Amino acid sequence: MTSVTPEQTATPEQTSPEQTAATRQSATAVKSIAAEKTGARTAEAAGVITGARARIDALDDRIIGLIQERMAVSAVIQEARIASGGRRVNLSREMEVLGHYREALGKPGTALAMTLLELCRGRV
Ligand SMILES: O=C(O)C(=O)C[C@]1(C(=O)O)C=C[C@@H](O)C=C1
Repeated sequence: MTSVTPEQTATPEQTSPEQTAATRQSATAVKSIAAEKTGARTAEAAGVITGARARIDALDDRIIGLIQERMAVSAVIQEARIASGGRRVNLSREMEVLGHYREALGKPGTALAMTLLELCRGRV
């Protein structure tokens, strides 16, 4: 268990002016580091940004996991096709995939799908 020293439990009246100044200085330092890291101009905005960035990091981990799963499934298809005497690439299917992403995400969706296909089957 963490022990609490008498200094840590001091009321504002018991806190020395030096301690108060040091506390203010360190609070200012924490805020300026947060502002530097997030680009925010207020502590409140820095808090929102830090929390939302943690969610983005978690989402990115899931997206990367899904991409890796997609690559594995794609490899199963390509291996089956090649083993049967066919080609690695099936352009008509790739057009369907590109169209799917474009419908959902617009023009950048096409670029994203092209990157995914490149990851899944390498460059044509
Ligand atoms: O669906 C297929 O036939 C696949 O081989 C999968 C996939 C894909 O990753 O979506 C990969 C290569 C093909 O050129 C087309 C699509």
